[in-house]
Amino acid sequence: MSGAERRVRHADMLNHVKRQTAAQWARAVAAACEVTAVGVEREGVPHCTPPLDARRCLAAYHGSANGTRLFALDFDGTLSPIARSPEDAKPTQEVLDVLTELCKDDRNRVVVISGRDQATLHKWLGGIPRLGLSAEHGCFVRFPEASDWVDLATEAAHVRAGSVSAAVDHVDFGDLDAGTRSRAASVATNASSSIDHGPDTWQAEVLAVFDWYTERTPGSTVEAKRHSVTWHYRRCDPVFGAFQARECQTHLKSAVLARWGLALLPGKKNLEVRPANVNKGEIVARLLARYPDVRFVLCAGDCVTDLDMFRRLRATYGDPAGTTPLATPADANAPKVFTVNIGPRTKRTVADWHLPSPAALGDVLRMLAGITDRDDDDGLDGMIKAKVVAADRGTLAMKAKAPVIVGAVPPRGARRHKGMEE
Ligand SMILES: O=P(O)(O)OC[C@H]1O[C@H](O[C@H]2O[C@H](CO)[C@@H](O)[C@H](O)[C@H]2O)[C@H](O)[C@@H](O)[C@@H]1O
Repeated sequence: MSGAERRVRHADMLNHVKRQTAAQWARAVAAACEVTAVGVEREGVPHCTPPLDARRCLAAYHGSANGTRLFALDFDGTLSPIARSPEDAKPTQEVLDVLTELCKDDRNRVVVISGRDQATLHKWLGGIPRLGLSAEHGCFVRFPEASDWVDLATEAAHVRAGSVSAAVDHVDFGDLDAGTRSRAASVATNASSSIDHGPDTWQAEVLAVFDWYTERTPGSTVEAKRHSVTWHYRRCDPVFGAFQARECQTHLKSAVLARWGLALLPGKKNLEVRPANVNKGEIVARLLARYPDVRFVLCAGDCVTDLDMFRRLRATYGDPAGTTPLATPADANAPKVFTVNIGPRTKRTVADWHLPSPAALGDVLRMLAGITDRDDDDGLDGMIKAKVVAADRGTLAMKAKAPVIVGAVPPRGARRHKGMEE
């Protein structure tokens, strides 16, 4: 190579090295990561929810002692781990102790907002002074200061019947064809008969469908409550149980739900039916209205029905774009709100944070209640991180060991239903 060519090549390389700095390289890598992340998100791979910042939560809790601090806590899968049978999920003494301690502070309002019926909540948690309870996914509530239950499902049914009959009163039936006229009449009759005869009217129909599937799905059971009914398939063959649940959903959707104004909630290996016009979010709304001086909220849940609580909090306190975590509001005087999904960090949720298990939530509650030493909050972050890592390892290990069901041939079309949770 001639000296002239060597000089030209050297100048080119020098030029390249000078322009392609380490900073430039880092920017390119970051941009590439961003593109990949957006692509992954678009392809529907779940995003990650960060673990609850326990220290920030503790600071917000202590910084809000001049107002009310609200705890809205789901029960199954949140305060108590999911068990094989509903009756096995009784709260531990540790859970009872921490709830008792939190309730002792008169600046706190603690409410367990559950899908369970009143009797179970009363039996398991009713002994804790000043603990609020809400049963059957928002159908009933007993406020922390009260001793009586309010039946919100019946209240809501009256409102529905009133508006249906008012709407029907305004219809000029002469303008309607015979089919529409008879459908309008049947909606009006159903709306008022669900009040005259109570939930038994629609429950009989839902129970008939659930019983049909129970007889044909070994291991499944029905849990009848006052205003709602649950069909459980946790103890069934997993593939067949999920398949039957999907069939059952289709059946209920086409034959029963709309006629009575009911909602179907696919829960954790269960299907729940309750009136459509009550939900856990409405309970949160009532609590916020009842305690206008609320300065701190910790709301935790693990299931699709808990999303109504998170959504209600975001609708009340969130920024219009819905991007800022509720714990860091733009207005410094706004309440600090922590919405926490209990479950894996990759689970799609509208909560701002996650904790991997009811045990991790227990750690946080004990810290807030002062049962765990405040000086331990570094330790607490460490404990949470360790639980997050252990949960992630568990999930990976489960994925690696894909279940092999010996001899089981899934029925045609049997696959995991999208909206259904473990
Ligand atoms: O709102 P929650 O407090 O989360 O209650 C939701 C339902 O939880 C119960 O069922 C679930 O938990 C059981 C115990 O861990 C488990 O065996 C079952 O498979 C789960 O679906 C409860 O039985 C229902 O009444 C609640 O509505």
